[in-house]
Amino acid sequence: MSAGDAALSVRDLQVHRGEAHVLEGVSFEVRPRRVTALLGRNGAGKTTTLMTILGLLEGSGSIRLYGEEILGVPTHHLVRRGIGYVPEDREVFGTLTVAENLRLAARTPEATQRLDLVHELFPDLLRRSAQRAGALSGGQQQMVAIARAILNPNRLLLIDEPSKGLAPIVVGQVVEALAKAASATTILLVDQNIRVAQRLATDAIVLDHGAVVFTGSMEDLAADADLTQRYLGVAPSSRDSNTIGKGSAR
Ligand SMILES: Nc1ncnc2c1ncn2[C@@H]1O[C@H](COP(=O)(O)OP(=O)(O)OP(=O)(O)O)[C@@H](O)[C@H]1O
Repeated sequence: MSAGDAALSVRDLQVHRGEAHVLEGVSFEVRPRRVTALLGRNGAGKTTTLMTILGLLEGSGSIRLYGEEILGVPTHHLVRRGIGYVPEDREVFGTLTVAENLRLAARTPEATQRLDLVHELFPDLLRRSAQRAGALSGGQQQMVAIARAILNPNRLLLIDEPSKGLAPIVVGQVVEALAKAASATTILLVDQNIRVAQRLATDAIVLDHGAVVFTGSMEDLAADADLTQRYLGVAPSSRDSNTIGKGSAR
């Protein structure tokens, strides 16, 4: 795939945070209509990468959205250009109903028309329209957050740790919701849970200490026990350990 065909093309991205040189020349591509997993141990630079794509951190290099340079473009412009974001902490409005949460997220008249699509994908949310979002379970709140993001016709959705802090049974529901979202858009997914990544992603990028150490298919990554052990601290097929290790690879 040439860089021009990519939904997102990141080239030689360098980011400093305080004294630290956090991203040291990160390059990767996200293919359209795919789920790409961005993996790596704690502190590898995943959130920094997402924040820089979103225009929340400064960096040098290049970030192209469907061929257009977006590095340095203010966040509110990026949102208008079709980048959606589901943050780690979900950020639903707890005192508002599910329906109100969705209505507030709609940026354009087109988004209002997409409510039907959202309700088709998430019938549970239609049933819970009148309930206060704050009274929903963590998994249901995550569904509201995902539904809000796909309500707008985003060209790229960045999703940060959607399974974090959720019980295994709820993670299953969130994976289902994300699979539905994936049918409607292109996704770059950060998750500490490699099983979640394996169930959703076709492509994978692994970061270690601010540098890319693997890009390729999720299948190839999962089959490489040495790589997953070295950079993720986990064997993907192991039954008792499915969360990326908290230690450092070095
Ligand atoms: N505000 C900050 N100021 C300085 N350094 C920071 C700041 N935030 C993060 N860092 C450093 O940047 C590096 C990358 O952090 P980042 O949060 O991007 O990693 P991550 O892969 O998302 O890990 P996690 O899974 O823990 O969120 C870490 O070494 C971290 O200590």
